[in-house]
Amino acid sequence: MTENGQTDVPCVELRQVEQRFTTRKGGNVHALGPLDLTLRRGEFLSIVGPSGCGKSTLLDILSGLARPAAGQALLNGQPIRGVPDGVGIVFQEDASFGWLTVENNIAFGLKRRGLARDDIAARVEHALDFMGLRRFRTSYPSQLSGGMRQRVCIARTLVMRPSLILLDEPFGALDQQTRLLMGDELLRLWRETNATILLITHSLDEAVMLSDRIGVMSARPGRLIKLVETGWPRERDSTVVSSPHYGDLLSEIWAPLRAESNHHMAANNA
Ligand SMILES: Nc1ncnc2c1ncn2[C@@H]1O[C@H](COP(=O)(O)OP(=O)(O)OP(=O)(O)O)[C@@H](O)[C@H]1O
Repeated sequence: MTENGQTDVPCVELRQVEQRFTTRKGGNVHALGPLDLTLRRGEFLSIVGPSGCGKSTLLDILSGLARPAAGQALLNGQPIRGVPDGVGIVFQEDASFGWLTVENNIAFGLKRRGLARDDIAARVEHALDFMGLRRFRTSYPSQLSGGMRQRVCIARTLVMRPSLILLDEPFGALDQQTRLLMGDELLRLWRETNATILLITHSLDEAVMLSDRIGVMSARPGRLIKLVETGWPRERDSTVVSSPHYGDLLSEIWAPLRAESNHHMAANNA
């Protein structure tokens, strides 16, 4: 294991992965790839890219919700088929269950998995503490702020003890201040669980602040055009935004992204 907790063991390997869709009118959309990417076990990797470049499509493949049209997607050396065990997903939209209390939201997946009652109770208690939700355990999502609801969704994923966490714009609907604080929470969670994290985000700040590495995607069909190593230590938080290195990293990912976004806009206007 390296100083910052990463290993060289691949967790996810994408080899020449491509995705295509057929539209209702019978057209063909080349949404993704060919894309190669290796996610190391224990690392925090973010993906940024122009709108519509295939980020969510990529996540669907990783989470087993879709099979690639070409290439190979491997998790721990095995092809991804169906939603794999040990993978947790957090989406942008509020996915809390409105008819369940906070504690029952958190326990939902554990009950479905048929865990023993004591085990469920212990995991829920830990998650309530860990995510600062104890006071709200009997509240319903409608009684909580957007940030708190997203905490519930993260807690619900966390209790399943995933070794790979996929996050699709999890803080997209939150204000900037809450995003920064949730970023700190996410870093703490990552450190304490030793999970591997893949974060899809539109926010360059979020990507730079949180990640070990940042992948920049091209306009559709999304390919990986740049991988940037941030060099942050494992013990870090949102205060890295005031590091002199921070601006350099932002520029490093913005330059290729700007070119790709311009390319995307020009193609749309043609
Ligand atoms: N089921 C589908 N049928 C046809 N086209 C699709 C389908 N799903 C996605 N697409 C198209 O594939 C491309 C990639 O979509 P995707 O949602 O993965 O992009 P994205 O990078 O996540 O977008 P955004 O940044 O706007 O969230 C888009 O052009 C989209 O319209």
